[in-house]
Amino acid sequence: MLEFHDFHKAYNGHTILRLPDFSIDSGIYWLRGHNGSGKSTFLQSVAGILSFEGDIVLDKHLSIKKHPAAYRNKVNFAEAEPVFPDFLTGTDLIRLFKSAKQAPARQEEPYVESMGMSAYVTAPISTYSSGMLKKLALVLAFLGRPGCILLDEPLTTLDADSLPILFSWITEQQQQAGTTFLLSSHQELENDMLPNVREMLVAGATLHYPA
Ligand SMILES: Nc1ncnc2c1ncn2[C@@H]1O[C@H](COP(=O)(O)OP(=O)(O)OP(=O)(O)O)[C@@H](O)[C@H]1O
Repeated sequence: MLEFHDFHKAYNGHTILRLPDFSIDSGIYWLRGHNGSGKSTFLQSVAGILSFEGDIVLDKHLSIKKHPAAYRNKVNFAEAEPVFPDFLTGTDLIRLFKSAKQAPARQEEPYVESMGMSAYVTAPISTYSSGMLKKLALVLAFLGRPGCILLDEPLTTLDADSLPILFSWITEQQQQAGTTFLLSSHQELENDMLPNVREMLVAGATLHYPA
């Protein structure tokens, strides 16, 4: 569960999002909104990458402002267009993230295998296509024991065969660990691909649950 208290994000004095008192129950949320409505700004704020006024509290006890390290340990984020040092390999980054997130041993293996990454994950990132890079960013977002996973435009550059695999990861993680997912996308979601997903609209500088 995520709670927002007097949340306000502005750029150069221009309000992008204002959430005086808002909460998101555990579940899977599909964030929709026009270009420039504030979806990425919202996700980056929740991830702790952008500064903002107010507070965000995860699972009733972890405040991003009062417990920044513990909060970030529980909130994982995959950016829309991931950028990683290109001299590192996927395996290097997985090792780094596992260490930072205190991930269980071999946690990445089913993800790497199911997404067909085994043949290239040991190669330098400079050799990856955009879809291969996207898959790596998604694997990294599942490492550790996250209470919340934020995926900005997770579907872009993924091939059609990879979508059901990603959706099965999301469904299993939500059911087994109760992890909350916030996904942003321009694409229409076919309901049967991701059961129990709820839509959320970013519009008018705030969030809405559609009626
Ligand atoms: N670093 C920045 N400085 C100033 N304004 C910014 C900055 N980043 C984003 N904005 C503005 O904030 C608003 C929200 O941008 P944001 O990227 O969050 O939208 P979005 O909903 O993710 O858009 P898209 O669907 O096009 O990816 C836009 O008006 C944008 O111009």
